Amino acid sequence: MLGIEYQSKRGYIELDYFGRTVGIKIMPVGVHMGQLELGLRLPDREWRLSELQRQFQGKTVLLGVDDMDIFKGINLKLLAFENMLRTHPKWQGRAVLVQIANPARGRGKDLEAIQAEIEESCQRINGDFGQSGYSPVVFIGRDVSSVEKIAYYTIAECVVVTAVRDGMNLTPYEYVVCRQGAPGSQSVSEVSGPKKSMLVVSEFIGCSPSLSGAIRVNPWNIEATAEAMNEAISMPEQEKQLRHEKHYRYVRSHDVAYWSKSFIIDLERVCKDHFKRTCWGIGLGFGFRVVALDPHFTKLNMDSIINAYELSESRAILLDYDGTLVPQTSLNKEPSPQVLSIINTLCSDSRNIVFLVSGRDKDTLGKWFSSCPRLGIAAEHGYFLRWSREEEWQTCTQALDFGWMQMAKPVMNLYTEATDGSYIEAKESALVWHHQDADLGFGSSQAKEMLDHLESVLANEPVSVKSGQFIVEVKPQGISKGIVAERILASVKERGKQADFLLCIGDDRSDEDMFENIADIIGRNLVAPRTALFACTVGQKPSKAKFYLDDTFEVVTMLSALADATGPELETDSADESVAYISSLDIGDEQSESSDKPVEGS
Ligand SMILES: O=P(O)(O)OC[C@H]1O[C@H](O[C@H]2O[C@H](CO)[C@@H](O)[C@H](O)[C@H]2O)[C@H](O)[C@@H](O)[C@@H]1O
Repeated sequence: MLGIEYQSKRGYIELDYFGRTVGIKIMPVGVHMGQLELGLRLPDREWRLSELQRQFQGKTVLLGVDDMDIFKGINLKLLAFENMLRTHPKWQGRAVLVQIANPARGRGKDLEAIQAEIEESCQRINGDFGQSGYSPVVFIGRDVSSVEKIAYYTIAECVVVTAVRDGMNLTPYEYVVCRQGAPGSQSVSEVSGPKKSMLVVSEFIGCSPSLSGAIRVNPWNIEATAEAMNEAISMPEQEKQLRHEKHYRYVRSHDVAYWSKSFIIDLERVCKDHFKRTCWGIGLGFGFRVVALDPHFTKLNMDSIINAYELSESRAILLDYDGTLVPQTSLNKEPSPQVLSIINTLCSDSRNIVFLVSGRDKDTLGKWFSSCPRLGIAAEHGYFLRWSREEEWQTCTQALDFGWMQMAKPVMNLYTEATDGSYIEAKESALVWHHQDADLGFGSSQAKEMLDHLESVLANEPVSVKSGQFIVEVKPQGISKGIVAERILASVKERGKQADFLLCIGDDRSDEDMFENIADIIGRNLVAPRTALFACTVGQKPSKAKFYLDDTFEVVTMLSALADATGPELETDSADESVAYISSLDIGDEQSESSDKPVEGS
């Protein structure tokens, strides 16, 4: 839906737009039954009805009620009526088209041209087919009172709507109610016998799908509309009656009161969480957005995190890379010497487990962080994992089938060819389409289109298709930063040292998986009961994280403060031992069962 992630609920669509839930549903509005039935009981309507019955005695009336504007297709209706009289001469002298046209509300050349065409058509049809006492077209171009309109609806055998563009258009509904008459009415001029009504409606009007008994037409097709008019008025009486009953049941039960009640129920459901959020205007110019944030979403306080860090005995620090340790806009993507030094200081404390949790490939991360021997790395969103530089890379799941790559690649190729500056990155477990160097607007609209395309092509494959910072990525299901974060914490727990300090920081969509999975981690016993939990996103935006920092500069400043609060470096041997022990626990169960030696704390 417009490239925004959405969920299809039963019968409607729900999407998350900058923290606000937007519900999308087709909700056709109805008529005000009470008001119409009141009109049907007015004495004025009585005499107007008898007058019209006299005027059109022996005639079959087709009725049009439209505003005079360029979209209502009034002239198309006249042309179709003319065609019907010509191709079905039995209606000459018998069928009358009464066209009520509410005076135009606007002005302009187009409108004048349409009015001239309508006038010409009326004159021609009446000239060609009129006889004494019979004008095939009765054109009423003045304001018509509700009572008079009700009277016309009551005598009409069929209502014809040929708008080429319109909103809901309630004319057919009003007609059906008027043909039914007021319940319990003793009106003398009421149409006697079983109630009937017929509808010829344009497929381009909002009420068309709800009127299953109407004859639907494309109003531009004059011949087909003429045939539909003939079919409508020639139909056996019983069929007209059945169609009318069906329509009346629907129109009566789906009136405006029903619509407003269901609208309010839906509105309340969609907005139920809005009251729990605070709205902020963020950004400038075209980048301005109203963003709804959880009121508990606060800036990460430096003193609090340092304090918690100092008080803790076992710390897990999970760091995203792009957009967290290096700015997304930076041309040089490699980590700065400052970042490498901070990471090494954090890793030097045996109370700390520090992990890079990134979507990047293992070779790039391995090379960039080769000077950080004790850093753990989860590459490709956790598909690959290693606990230290000296460890082997391990894959986190059983062998996967990558046959889907043969399906995804050709789709990505299509968009790459059509989008200058874009390219495909083939990782071992995933395919990524990058558009950072493409035109900003075109690149992102192509990305939205491709996301939909890939989702439908890969609907039956075991993959997830996600967008990120200037990327669209297809990766195996069951591989996510959230899952690997849990695995890391479970391994730490297995050595009998549950983390009591957890910092999890990232900026992107994939990092939200991490925040989501750690939200209830205390309840699931993966960390100590009183763990100081710091889930932090980069940038003030809707997030599952409770904290935010503004940019990578603030992230590095915060990590540097933690590094300053870090205790003295461990003896190399003991640190290596600790890392080696944990790594033996990390993946397979057989390995963890054979480990029984507790790890020395600081
Ligand atoms: O999980 P992260 O550490 O945030 O990594 C996510 C993606 O990083 C890389 O893409 C990013 O850098 C590209 C330039 O080097 C840039 O074009 C793109 O917009 C960034 O998202 C990496 O190439 C992807 O595979 C990772 O998924």
